[in-house]
Amino acid sequence: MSDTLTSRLAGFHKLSMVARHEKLAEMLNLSEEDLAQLQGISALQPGLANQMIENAVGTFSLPLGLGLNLQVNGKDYLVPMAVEEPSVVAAVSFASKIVREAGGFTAETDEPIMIGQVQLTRYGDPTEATQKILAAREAILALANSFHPSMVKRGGGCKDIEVRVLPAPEGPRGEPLLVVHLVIDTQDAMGANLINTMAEGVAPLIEQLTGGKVYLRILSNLADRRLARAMCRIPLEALSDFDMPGASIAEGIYQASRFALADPYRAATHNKGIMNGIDSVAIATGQDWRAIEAGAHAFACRDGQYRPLSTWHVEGGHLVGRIELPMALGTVGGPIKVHPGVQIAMKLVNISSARELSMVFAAVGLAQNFAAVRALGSIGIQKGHMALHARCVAVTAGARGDWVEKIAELLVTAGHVKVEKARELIASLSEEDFRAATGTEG
Ligand SMILES: CC(C)(COP(=O)([O-])OP(=O)([O-])OC[C@H]1O[C@@H](n2cnc3c(N)ncnc32)[C@H](O)[C@@H]1OP(=O)([O-])[O-])[C@@H](O)C(=O)NCCC(=O)NCCSC(=O)C[C@@](C)(O)CC(=O)[O-]
Ligand SMILES: NC(=O)C1=CN([C@@H]2O[C@H](COP(=O)(O)OP(=O)(O)OC[C@H]3O[C@@H](n4cnc5c(N)ncnc54)[C@H](O)[C@@H]3O)[C@@H](O)[C@H]2O)C=CC1
Repeated sequence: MSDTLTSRLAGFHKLSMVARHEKLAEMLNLSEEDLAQLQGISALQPGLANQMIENAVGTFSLPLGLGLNLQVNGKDYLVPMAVEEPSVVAAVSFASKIVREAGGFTAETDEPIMIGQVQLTRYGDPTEATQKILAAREAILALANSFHPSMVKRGGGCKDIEVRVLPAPEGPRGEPLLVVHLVIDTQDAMGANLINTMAEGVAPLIEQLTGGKVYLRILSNLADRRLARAMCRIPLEALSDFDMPGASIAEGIYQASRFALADPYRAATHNKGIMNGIDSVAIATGQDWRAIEAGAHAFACRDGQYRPLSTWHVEGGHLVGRIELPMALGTVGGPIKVHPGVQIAMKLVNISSARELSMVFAAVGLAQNFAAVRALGSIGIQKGHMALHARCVAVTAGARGDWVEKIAELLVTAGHVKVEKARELIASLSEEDFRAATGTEG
């Protein structure tokens, strides 16, 4: 996708999947192979799966949807989202449509700095041990970087060391914890493997310098030097809906923000909504979403209470939303150049660096959150969500083909999106209709 193409594809969701493919092929100049990948024809093959993980017995698919309308720092993005939950893709597209009309998201991100931890024990006096380690800073940096010379050539690598002395936790042994942090620039890689190699590589030198014993040598998933931030400002009048003025909708969103700030029970759900969007694009683009989740939730607790990752308030006639969270992403490494589905997802999102991808992720998280709190603070989540969930309910009840949409519509009209109701509707069809609905021979 060229940088000037639009992600504003009005009515895309009303097209058939074939028509969506045609639209994408035309817009993005997709090859036959790309289209085959989207259609699942050349999806991850068992042979490759067997090379990716252990004890492979097959592959597992998820729907891939496209989040639309997203504009970040003036550039449009199509957002590939692998997710099983209805309404997530619609919600991101919906929110992004409102935000783009208000000028789009602005976003920024830190340098790709990660931390490798080396745990030192039996070091004697903590101050003396700290001094010995810091005095050997250059030797430790040189040793760490010797394990990844290509990272140094790219401008990355181990940049600094820090020593932390932490109070001993409860227990029989009283020694304070001494942890050496390697501060590593991982460039376009998420970085776990290269950080772990460096951490393991410098451990013998740290033992030699201090006479101590090293135990753990591993990256930290609390990637708080690698934060991504996104922001949006929406004029209040652009929010009016459900026969409510924009100021009332904004008030509901502000109340949602206050609730999440004050109460961890609410903050957990607020952040789950944010991760609906972020995890979906993380899975599609081959990221380690467990690492992203771990980092996000640890960051949410940074002042000792679990807090929301985004906040909303009204300022000068606008609703202002902000999100900030750790974003350890890669455009190389892990499964990124291996999984064929990731290749097509990367083509769709069209970013040129891990940092650019981080800003898209942050904006997707904020968009997802906006759609949820807008509904929650006004008419409630069920109307929009259950209308889209109705198709799953219809399938669960046995409907197939064209009848899925028809049964779903009847469920929404009845205001009763339940499997029993769907079964009742199917049972009320004629036998011929039922065979058509279920694809059975009768
Ligand atoms: C569902 C909507 C978007 C409908 O909202 P609507 O008012 O029917 O949407 P619209 O008809 O005004 O359409 C506006 C745009 O939204 C998109 N859109 C609209 N409909 C579709 C669709 N069917 N498929 C794909 N895209 C759709 C599409 O881009 C469309 O533009 P257009 O193409 O028409 O120019 C709205 O009700 C909504 O955002 N609801 C919130 C849904 C939500 O947040 N779901 C997340 C799952 S719930 C959860 O797990 C998290 C939670 C809630 O617990 C988090 C928390 O508590 O904070
Ligand atoms: N706690 C955690 O989060 C852990 C995660 N992992 C896994 O580690 C994997 C990620 O490790 P990585 O080190 O990122 O992958 P990786 O081991 O594939 O290394 C990335 C490689 O890409 C090369 N490279 C090429 N171009 C680059 C560029 N522009 N910028 C940076 N590197 C470039 C680097 O030299 C490096 O060899 C993920 O699969 C993750 O699941 C592994 C252990 C623990």
